[in-house]
Amino acid sequence: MGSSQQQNAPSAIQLPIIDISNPDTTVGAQMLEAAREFGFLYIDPKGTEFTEDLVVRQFELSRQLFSLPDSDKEKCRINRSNRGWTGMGGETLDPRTQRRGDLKEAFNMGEFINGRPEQPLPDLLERNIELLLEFEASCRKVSAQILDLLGLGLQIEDAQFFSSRHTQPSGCIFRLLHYSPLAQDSDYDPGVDIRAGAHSDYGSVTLLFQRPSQPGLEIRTSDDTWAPVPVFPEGYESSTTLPPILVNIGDLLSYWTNGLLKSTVHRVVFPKDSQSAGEDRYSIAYFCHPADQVELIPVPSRIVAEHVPDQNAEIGYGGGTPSQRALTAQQHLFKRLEATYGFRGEASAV
Ligand SMILES: O=C(O)CCC(=O)C(=O)O
Ligand SMILES: [Fe+2]
Repeated sequence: MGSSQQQNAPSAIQLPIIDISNPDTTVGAQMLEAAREFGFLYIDPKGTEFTEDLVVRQFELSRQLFSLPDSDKEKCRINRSNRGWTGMGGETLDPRTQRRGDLKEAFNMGEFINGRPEQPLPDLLERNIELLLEFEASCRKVSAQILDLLGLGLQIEDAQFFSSRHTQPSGCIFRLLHYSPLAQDSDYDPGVDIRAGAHSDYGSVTLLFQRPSQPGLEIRTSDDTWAPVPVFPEGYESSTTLPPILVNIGDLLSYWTNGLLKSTVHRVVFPKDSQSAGEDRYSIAYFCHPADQVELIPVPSRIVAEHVPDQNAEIGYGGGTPSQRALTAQQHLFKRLEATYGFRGEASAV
């Protein structure tokens, strides 16, 4: 790793880096601690199926996809099931404060059934379905390992309490993202406009893959300031140039634990210097969701039962955050999608 990657801005947050290759109670306790304190942590890819080669190939495919003319991507425009392509400015993650949409485009794939997502795909993705499947399956596996470690940390008697409730159908989304460069003559103002507005994620856990020289993610800290999250955390040692996987807790795990686990608000900003603001940012997110009909009642854990929720704290942030808790995973997702895209809250065929 080059030294520039280690020189983080002074306000960058230090999040734990967790190795999940030996998933014992100590690692479970570390995972719980990070999820309670920050709602964010890094996973060392060496304990996972994510090799540098796999991640690089997936990012290259993503780059090729977003290089296609919009008219090609348009054919797979996002549908009411939250699958497909959304163009630049098509999504507004923080409708209360943003004056215009996020300067990003994204391609969402729903859960894979019999080796593929159930939705129309551009030919480029059809031709690379094996790669997509490998990446998605690895995301699913890591997410289940994280959920089991959180269960271990919470001392839930059924060690697979969370992961066994992550069956299909669900709102899981494997998402490719592209943030375009800010052209000199753009009428976007990096002081006001944003690459991805402030929000919390809607599901249980999110995995985020980033590229070495494309920072931008910030999290809202407990003292109400924005802290950059470096792509490479300080002290991260690796024999490859593969960044660690950034993991965050979503609203549903926060509901499930009565607010004990934090669904932390985050956003993506333009780099401060104009030169890097003129560069693309690519990221890949895997939003893991429990089965649609899972009820979001607090899990059977002594630690959760003993937690006294802060009466003023609301779970989740961004469009569609309900004033009252949602009953099921699916109800929560519909509310949030309705607010960010203006979808009506109903399931529909792909
Ligand atoms: O692209 C990123 O770095 C973060 C994206 C994100 O937070 C989201 O899509 O929920
Ligand atoms: Fe997010």
